[in-house]
Amino acid sequence: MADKEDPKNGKMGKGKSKVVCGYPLSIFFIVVNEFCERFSYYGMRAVLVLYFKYFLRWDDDLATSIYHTFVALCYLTPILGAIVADSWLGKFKTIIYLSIVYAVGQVAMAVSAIHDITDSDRDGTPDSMTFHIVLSMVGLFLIALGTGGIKPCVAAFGGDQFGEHQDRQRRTFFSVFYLCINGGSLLSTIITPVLRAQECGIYSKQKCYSLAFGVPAALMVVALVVFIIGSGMYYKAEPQGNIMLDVCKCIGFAIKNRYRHRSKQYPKRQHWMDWAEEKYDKLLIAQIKMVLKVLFLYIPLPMFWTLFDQKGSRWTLQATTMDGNFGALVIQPDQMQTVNPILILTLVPIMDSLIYPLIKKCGLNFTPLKRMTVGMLLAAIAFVCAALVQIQIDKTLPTFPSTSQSQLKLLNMGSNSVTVKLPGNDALILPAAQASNDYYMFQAGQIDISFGNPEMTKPVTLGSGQRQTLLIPSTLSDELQMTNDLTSKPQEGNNAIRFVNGMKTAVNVSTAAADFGLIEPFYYSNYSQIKNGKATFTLRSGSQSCEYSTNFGFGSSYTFFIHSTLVFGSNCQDSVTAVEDIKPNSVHMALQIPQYFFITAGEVMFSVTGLEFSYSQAPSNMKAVLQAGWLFTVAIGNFIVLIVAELAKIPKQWAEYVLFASLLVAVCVIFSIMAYFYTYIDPTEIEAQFKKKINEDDEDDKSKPGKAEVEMVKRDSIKCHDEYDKATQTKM
Ligand SMILES: N[C@@H](Cc1ccccc1)C(=O)N[C@@H](Cc1ccccc1)C(=O)O
Repeated sequence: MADKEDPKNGKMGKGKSKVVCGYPLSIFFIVVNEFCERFSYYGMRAVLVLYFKYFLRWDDDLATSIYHTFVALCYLTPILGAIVADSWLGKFKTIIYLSIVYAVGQVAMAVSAIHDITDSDRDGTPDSMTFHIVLSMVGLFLIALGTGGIKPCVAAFGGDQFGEHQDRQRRTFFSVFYLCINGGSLLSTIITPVLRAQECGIYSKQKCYSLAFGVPAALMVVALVVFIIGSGMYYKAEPQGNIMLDVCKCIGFAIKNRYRHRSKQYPKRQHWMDWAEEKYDKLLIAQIKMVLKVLFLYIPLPMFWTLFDQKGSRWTLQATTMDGNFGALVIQPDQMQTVNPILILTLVPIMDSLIYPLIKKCGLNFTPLKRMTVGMLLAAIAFVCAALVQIQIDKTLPTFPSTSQSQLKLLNMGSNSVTVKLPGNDALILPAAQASNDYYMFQAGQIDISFGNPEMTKPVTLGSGQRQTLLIPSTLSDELQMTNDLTSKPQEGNNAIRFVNGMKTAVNVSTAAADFGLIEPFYYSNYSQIKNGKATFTLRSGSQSCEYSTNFGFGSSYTFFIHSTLVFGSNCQDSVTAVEDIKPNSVHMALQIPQYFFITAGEVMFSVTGLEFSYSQAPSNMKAVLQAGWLFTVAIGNFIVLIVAELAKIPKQWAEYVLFASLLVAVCVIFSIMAYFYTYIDPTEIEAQFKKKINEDDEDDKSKPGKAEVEMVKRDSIKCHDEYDKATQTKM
């Protein structure tokens, strides 16, 4: 293995790769592979829930739980991939085989989304949904196995390409690796939703999920091909037997042996793992100590991911209650997530070329563990920002009735004004075709309402916890109609729209996005969800029609009242009154940018550093295992989100954000104490010293057969500890 620059062939690092600007060329294939793989993964994920909902026709609950199960599985399978790589196939072969599994999974997803396959009656809907469900579940399982399995291997394999004296280049590699992840994910999260929106099909045209899954599948094949092209240049570390089994047996033996020798008559050993010395190789024991030390340090880390992963859920929900109009650009709530990869692409180079060198120039030793601690604090600040934004949003939200209350709005459907008296309120004059400005609050139950001249009184029952609109007919002696209105903001930043027909004839109302159906005279339609922007409604009665256009923001609810005076064939713009039931969102989505900035700055300091730290502190035969340990912290973090959200049940969202921020600060304090006592190691140096010693011992054994073994074990043990200690000098 050539480890230093070879002047004859200009090679540096461990592989057979040429060196470009001090970096092995093989790295190029690895980062391109990562770019394509992450494009494939995030692209497929971006449309997955919609596929479940609109193609497989699952309800929201099933769609989201299968989605989260899939994501959790993707972070659990790295353990499998790492064990296979470090114990059996080696990283190179594991990446190749699991990438094939992954690509097959992506192709299965693309095929499962072709509706024509089972659409024998050609009506545009699959006839055998079971076929599509089974194929897509098999596809998702293979993808989870593939993406999770290769994840710890690719990062560690990249790290392997660098020689002992290329620490700086290896650190830069992990930054570039992270940039590629985010470049790929950014592009795909923008592109695949556009592909999905296309219409495609053989017999009938439908939303093109097969294309939205097909392009990620193609990118995964490209990732595999690129990786294979680089094959001749890689340094491929050989797996060293079933290392995980050896590790487990060795730990088991140490515990048993310690227990057997628990009495005071046996001298103490420096480390509990030293109780395995009677049976196991000292090198293996030293390697296990290295891994255990790092894994112990990982214990508090899931809390970071608990906060980090909420930007995809809670923060997106927060964005649905905000205004995404950026002038020429209108941002949908879920698109706000792309701020993260965009910021990564700018912050990683800034940190690496400006901030870190500047900190170094100031004489500060900004070690990896210090960076990770600062990263955690930044994530906590991000959540404080999220809480402040939430407080602003809460101020603009309507007050909905509690379970014992009821709210009532009045809408005069007649062409004359009407005087209405509500209990506890002054008489109100409602002009023709107008609604009261706001809802009146009552205790739920029955109230008497008086209106008209001569005055007539009618009893009205108000449902508990409900918002209702009383439709006052043009002929006051006619029956009163009550509608049930929304008692929460419409979902996903959409606008909830309905029509009330004040005409004597039935009217059909539709837009490109929704059909309100035929609305009977003096009656109302159901709510339909309309996206922000301009919407044009076509009002039709028999062969006659007219159009009504209006602009929508985000998260509003309107009742459109069609006047009795409307004349079809003419402009109906003035014959429809828009009654605002829920105001559009008014807090701008730009206010989320600070929280995205802090969480992303935290991610750069925590995640990029952690990736490199996990590599540099792992013994040579357990690099992938420690990467998998790192990814396992992500999986645990995801579970904590579910547990805390379920247990805490905090009614105020801003308070939940503050709780998460405080928990992270507390965990951060614990982590910094643990980090203070952590001593950085150079695994390569330790391993080299052990190997040298084992060779020397072999020589000794040959010359002095039959010497007192126990004495030697003791002596070796002390010597090895000294060597281990020498190589572990740097503190946090
Ligand atoms: N910043 C994320 C990528 C991302 C892209 C689009 C929306 C949100 C996030 C990133 O770099 N992810 C890395 C590292 C990671 C982070 C969290 C959990 C596991 C791994 C990745 O490898 O995907």
